[in-house]
Amino acid sequence: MTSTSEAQLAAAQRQDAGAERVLTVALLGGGTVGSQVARILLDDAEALTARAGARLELAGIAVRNVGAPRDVELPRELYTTDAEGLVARADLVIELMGGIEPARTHILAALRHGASVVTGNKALLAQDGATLFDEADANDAELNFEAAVAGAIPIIRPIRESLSGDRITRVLGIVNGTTNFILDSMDTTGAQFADVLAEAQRLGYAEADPTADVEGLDAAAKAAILASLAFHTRVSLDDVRCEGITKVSAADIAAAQDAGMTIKLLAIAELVADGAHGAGTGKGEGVSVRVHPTLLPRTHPLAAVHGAYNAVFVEAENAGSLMFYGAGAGGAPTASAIMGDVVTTARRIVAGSPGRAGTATRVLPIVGPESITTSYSVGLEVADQPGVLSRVASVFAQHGVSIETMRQQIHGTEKAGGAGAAADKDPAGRGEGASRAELRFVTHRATEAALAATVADIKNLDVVESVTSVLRVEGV
Ligand SMILES: NC(=O)C1=CN([C@@H]2O[C@H](COP(=O)(O)OP(=O)(O)OC[C@H]3O[C@@H](n4cnc5c(N)ncnc54)[C@H](O)[C@@H]3O)[C@@H](O)[C@H]2O)C=CC1
Ligand SMILES: N[C@@H](CC=O)C(=O)O
Ligand code: NA
Repeated sequence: MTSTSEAQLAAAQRQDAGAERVLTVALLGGGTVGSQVARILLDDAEALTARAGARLELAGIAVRNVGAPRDVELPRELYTTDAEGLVARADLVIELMGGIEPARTHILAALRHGASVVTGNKALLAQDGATLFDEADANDAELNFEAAVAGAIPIIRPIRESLSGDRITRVLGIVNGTTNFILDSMDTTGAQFADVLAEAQRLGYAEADPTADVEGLDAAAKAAILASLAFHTRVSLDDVRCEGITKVSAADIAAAQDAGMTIKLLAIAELVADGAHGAGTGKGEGVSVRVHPTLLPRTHPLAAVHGAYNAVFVEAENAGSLMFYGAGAGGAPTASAIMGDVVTTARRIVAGSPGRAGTATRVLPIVGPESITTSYSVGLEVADQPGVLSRVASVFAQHGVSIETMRQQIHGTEKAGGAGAAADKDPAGRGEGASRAELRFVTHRATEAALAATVADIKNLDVVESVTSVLRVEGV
């Protein structure tokens, strides 16, 4: 039997041994996030050593151009273009280059020689996560990626660990800071899309190619990662139905405001019934993952998420609804998530007990839009003449799409009504000389196919000049 003093001595010796241990850290990328990670590693070295149980020695920062001007002042001798050499001598690699290659090759090389990896690279994880997780597990190495989804917000670890004993049924959120910043500025200041995008780039929120942000691909990559973890399956970027914000116009935002709503880019991942068995039976379940601009009532909690902030709702069978909120992008906030992973990973290296990287335990089918119903908002420019409303309304009826509300605007005069008003009334209140009216319908839940068929037939009506927008609606 070991005496207390012997146990204390052994513990003190273990602590001493840990304190002396040095982990060589390779940082790949010294841009918006990488430079902040390097700053923290150097400035907080003592505190990090105490928390990690080992000294984290930054061996170098791999960049494209060693001489490029930088916002954060760091010792010049740390910079190198030899990423491969840096990886070869590292115990822990922090990948913040972004993109698929050469990031993928460097991560695999690190894992193959038993080094652990921390990354914020959602594009790579959503495209080829399975290969990386398998390699990590095969080599008893760690692969952590908290920064990859919703920046500083702890969301990966809560889903992977805290909720691993529950059954998550839905994840819904704002997971792209750039597009939220753009939509929010358009909503609050009436700013133009291009000006706001330039500001988001200047503030370090946007991806190197901001197309990934505005076309919804960055949010789609994050949605794929969240769905994979939440439902213990494998979802890749190709499985996500994705629509960005480039078609959202100032008129859409103004119309949303008039209706007491706002437009947000939402990522939605849910377990749904696939075929004969319902979700909840464990059989016949599928996964639907989608990203699209969405109309939300201004009273909805996600409507209050401003600027580059993100928020994620998780619905779980036993926990109920949980909401995670915080900074979704930017150098320092994202570096916080990276450093959390670095300390956790270092502790596990010191303890010699790496966790499992892959969490997929089953293969769930991806469910197509035919199984999903949503409410829609449909905007039309029509000729302002008797009978137009009833002709449009009858097309909705033909396709079984029920109208919840209708609003019309004629020369600045607005009238609102319920489904009955839409179906039964002519566009009363026409101003003298008015020749066109704008109609906005909100439907009850309908399938995408029914809605698409409705819109196609509406477009063919001779009284319809154009369909100005089709947006999904949540929270009504
Ligand atoms: N900026 C943000 O708010 C967030 C970024 N991320 C992710 O973090 C990663 C890094 O993002 P940022 O720091 O914003 O990017 P960045 O474009 O500011 O920096 C990239 C860095 O990697 C280096 N690099 C790129 N390709 C290289 C190559 N082939 N060889 C050597 N060096 C190379 C560049 O020289 C630069 O130092 C990306 O995966 C991004 O998606 C994740 C969450 C938030
Ligand atoms: N470009 C991304 C950065 C964080 O992931 C965003 O805008 O959210
Ligand atoms: Na995060």
